[in-house]
Amino acid sequence: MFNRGTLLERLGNKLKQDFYLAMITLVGAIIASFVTPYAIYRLYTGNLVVGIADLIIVISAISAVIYAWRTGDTVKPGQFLALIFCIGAGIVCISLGINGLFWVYPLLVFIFFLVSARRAVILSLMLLFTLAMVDLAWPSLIFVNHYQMTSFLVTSFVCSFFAYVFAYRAQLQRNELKQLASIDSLTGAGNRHTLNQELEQAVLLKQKLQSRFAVILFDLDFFKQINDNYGHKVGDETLIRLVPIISGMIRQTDQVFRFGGEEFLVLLRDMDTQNLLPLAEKIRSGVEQKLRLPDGKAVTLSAGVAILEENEHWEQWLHRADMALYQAKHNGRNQVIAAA
Ligand SMILES: Nc1nc2c(ncn2[C@@H]2O[C@H](COP(=O)(O)OP(=O)(O)OP(=O)(O)O)[C@@H](O)[C@H]2O)c(=O)[nH]1
Repeated sequence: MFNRGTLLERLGNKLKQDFYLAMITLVGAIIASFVTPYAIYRLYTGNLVVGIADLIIVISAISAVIYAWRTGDTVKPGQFLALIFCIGAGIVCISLGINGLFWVYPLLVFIFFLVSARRAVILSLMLLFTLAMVDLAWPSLIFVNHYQMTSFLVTSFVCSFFAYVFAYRAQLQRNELKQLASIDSLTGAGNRHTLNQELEQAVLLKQKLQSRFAVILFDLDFFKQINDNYGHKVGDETLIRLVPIISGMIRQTDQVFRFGGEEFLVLLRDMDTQNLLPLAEKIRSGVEQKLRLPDGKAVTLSAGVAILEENEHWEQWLHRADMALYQAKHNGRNQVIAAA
């Protein structure tokens, strides 16, 4: 049966997670609710130019919202909306004069949430410049006098400036939050949440594009003894130093994740069976040579490797790598075993 509660919950979660989708939806809803009555009124009173411009703005806003929800792409609809709004606002101001100018203020704020701050600045300046030029060419078409035009331009710049500062800072904070939510705070490797997403994505890419993926799941040997003998701080430092050593031995397109505790996973793209075991072996011996305890003793690891099979679920893929890792530990540690 159709579950309305779950659907609404899923839509709400999507809006919470995707800032630009939320903004496009909000702007679409505001435009549809507030501009539609004006469009009807203008058409009813015979002001066809403004009525049609309003109608185009409403239809564009609704289409952009639908497109963004259907495709997940928020960049193109954002740019399209910002452009349509600027052109629409220009037409409305030229047709209505002072009465149209009030719409420019909310617009100058909206566009900073639809496109990047740099694009929004360019669009805002283009709109204000066009309005000023039109008024200089046809005096009193938009503004009553030059004093009014200057006041409008100055207040619009102030409005744009604050919208820019706010949007820019919000973007920085969103990036920081995204970073914090996706990495392990101790080692800087990807965290478990990001790992699950990347593994799901890998399975999708395998099904769609036949991409080849592999994992190396490894665990440091006798890590409890390192903590017990050298202290927890040395244990932490060992984990921190491990990640750049691994990253230095893989390609930029490959990723390292902390699976939990002293267990890590390397996700490899375009990897085939012949190259997987030699790479895992290189990582194992590289760590043994480079990762040393304060007294010079080597730290070793055991690893299980697995290539993603056709039609395999990511949990099954991980499970095979885990079984291979278990086997490597069981066989005496400091070795690599390939999954069945
Ligand atoms: N310093 C430090 N220790 C951790 C961290 N996370 C997990 N550990 C410790 O890692 C140790 C893992 O111990 P075990 O699971 O027995 O594994 P092990 O000693 O490496 O033995 P094998 O895996 O069988 O070789 C535990 O003592 C955990 O407390 C961490 O972030 N920092």
